[in-house]
Amino acid sequence: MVTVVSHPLVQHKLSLMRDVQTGVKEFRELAAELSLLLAYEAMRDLETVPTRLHTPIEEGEFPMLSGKKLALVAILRAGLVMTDAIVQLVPAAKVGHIGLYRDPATLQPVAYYNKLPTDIAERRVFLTDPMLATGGSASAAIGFLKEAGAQTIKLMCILAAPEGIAVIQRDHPEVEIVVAAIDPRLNDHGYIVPGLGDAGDRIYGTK
Ligand SMILES: O=P(O)(O)OC[C@H]1O[C@H](OP(=O)(O)OP(=O)(O)O)[C@H](O)[C@@H]1O
Ligand SMILES: O=c1cc[nH]c(=O)[nH]1
Ligand SMILES: [Mg+2]
Repeated sequence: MVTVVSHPLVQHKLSLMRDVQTGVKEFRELAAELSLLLAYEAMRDLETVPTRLHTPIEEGEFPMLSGKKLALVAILRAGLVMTDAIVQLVPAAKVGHIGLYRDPATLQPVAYYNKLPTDIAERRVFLTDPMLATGGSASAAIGFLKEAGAQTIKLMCILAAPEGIAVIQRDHPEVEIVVAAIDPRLNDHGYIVPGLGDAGDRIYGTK
């Protein structure tokens, strides 16, 4: 399943991120703000349980989060800005990191780091990467999560290409994707068109 978050606030912030005039500081802030809005949608189906408590006025039963605990997992580098933002909403979540970069010649993901919560099998996992292009990186990361025992995984992205979505649906059909927009295509270098450029470089100012 793919959920495109078509809310005007999300679309406005995404357009600002696309703008080549947007500098590193603003780009990073926008990525963090958008991540919170995506998380609001991605976490819509979290379970709650009626919980008895006293307001200053009266006692009653009120919904509180229950069910499986959460894990946020970032695909390095760019996914880090998303988990750093989202953990503010769900401070009890554990955070994992999967280091991957895409070889510029082959477009294949190269893994260099993997540190996941040991109890990931008992947690709902939200995997973050701003860009889903060929889908190679996200598919490999989901493979690592499954090897570690993860059962319930949602993939949160800012921008996707149809090619990347098709790869996730082929390799991991049970994984839900939550994304702000799906652009029409990839160019010959595997960049999303019109896209927003290289997310990692724009977040960290490395180009
Ligand atoms: O869907 P794919 O074709 O695999 O491409 C997407 C990947 O490319 C980017 O990372 P990059 O390799 O630039 O590494 P970085 O985050 O360290 O900059 C992006 O953040 C994704 O991880
Ligand atoms: O358009 C793209 C494709 C892959 N990675 C990015 O950061 N941007
Ligand atoms: Mg990457």
